[in-house]
Amino acid sequence: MSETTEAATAAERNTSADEAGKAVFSVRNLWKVFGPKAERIPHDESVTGLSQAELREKTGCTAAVRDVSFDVRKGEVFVVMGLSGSGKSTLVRCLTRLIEPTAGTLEFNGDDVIGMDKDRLRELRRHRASMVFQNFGLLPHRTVVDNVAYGLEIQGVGRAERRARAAEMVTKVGLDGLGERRPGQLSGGQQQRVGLARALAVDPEVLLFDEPFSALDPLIRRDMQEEVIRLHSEEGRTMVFITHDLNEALRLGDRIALMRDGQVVQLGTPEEIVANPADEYVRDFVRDVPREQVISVRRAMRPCKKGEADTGAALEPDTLVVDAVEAVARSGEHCRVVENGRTLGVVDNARLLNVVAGLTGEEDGGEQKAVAAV
Ligand SMILES: Nc1ncnc2c1ncn2[C@@H]1O[C@H](COP(=O)(O)OP(=O)(O)OP(=O)(O)O)[C@@H](O)[C@H]1O
Repeated sequence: MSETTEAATAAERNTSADEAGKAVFSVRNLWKVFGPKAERIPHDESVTGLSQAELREKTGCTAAVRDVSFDVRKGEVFVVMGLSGSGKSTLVRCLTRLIEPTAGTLEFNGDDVIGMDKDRLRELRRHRASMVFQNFGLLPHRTVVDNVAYGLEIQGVGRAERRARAAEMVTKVGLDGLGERRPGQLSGGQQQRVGLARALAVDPEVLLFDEPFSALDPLIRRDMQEEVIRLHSEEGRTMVFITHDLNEALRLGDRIALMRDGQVVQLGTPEEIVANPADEYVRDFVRDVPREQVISVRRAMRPCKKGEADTGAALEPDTLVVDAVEAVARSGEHCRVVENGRTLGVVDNARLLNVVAGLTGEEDGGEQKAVAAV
């Protein structure tokens, strides 16, 4: 099978038309409370509304995850973002019960995870939803190929097959020619790629990343982010990615769950979060984001005035404002936002500048009101 066909098949397997958008993980009213008599906290209304500090003072408990509900959809990169201590790691570890949830329901492809026995849980973690940790835990005395093959070895895959699959993954993450080296003979970024190849080799339906790149210097980090984006677009594999870095979240995420004190304060696409922060906290968080690099013309456009629907260059609705600025500047007039041959609206200089400035014009381009990030 050619490489392209293979990639297409993998993408189809992971996100065929009717599968895309289906929930892989379904999380409802999930709690993880640490401390004495933790299990009573989620059901005790006299304490569920308390702040973390008050809860700790009154009960000695920390609610690391508080009443969280969301779906991770098939084929998406779902980013869990928040400051240190907001509950990201606890939440993601709860998904495969590496940490035992205190209350709530949890399903993986419709299977009740809370009800799984040890064997089914092991199967879930090894084959269906594997975790890639920050410290990839490479085995120093094994070669790169044997490190990559390790997960397959645990699964009982025979030597010849696992080495062949491992070699394929080594190529896939761009480490051709380095397969016989030991981890100590690789740079930090290359070691991360080995960890990534090992996770991919077992071909899990979902990859869970716990801040895998936070120890890397910025250039290598960027490189690895691009690697994840490339692998994701080639394979369409579902990914859950923890980060405390907003830029990383915006770059990687199809959707972002923004956490604070154990709660998800906003869940949405990067564009939704930047354009429409749910509260002051989120607004503060996204204050410095260059809006033109996140917001699309679909959001920036205004209705056509007379005669405009037939003139001006056509842009796709997902075109970012930063790219539309160039198109408008070049033509010196408005551009149309066109979807399937239909003009949805137009963007012009004023409209695009509003986005950059964090302003939104009213329908007719008249009155303006401040939103977000100003
Ligand atoms: N085993 C534990 N016992 C008690 N409290 C814990 C335990 N594990 C985590 N916590 C608390 O739960 C809260 C959430 O921690 P968690 O590690 O999930 O946050 P995080 O957002 O992943 O942080 P970081 O970015 O620093 O890794 C914190 O207040 C933390 O102190």
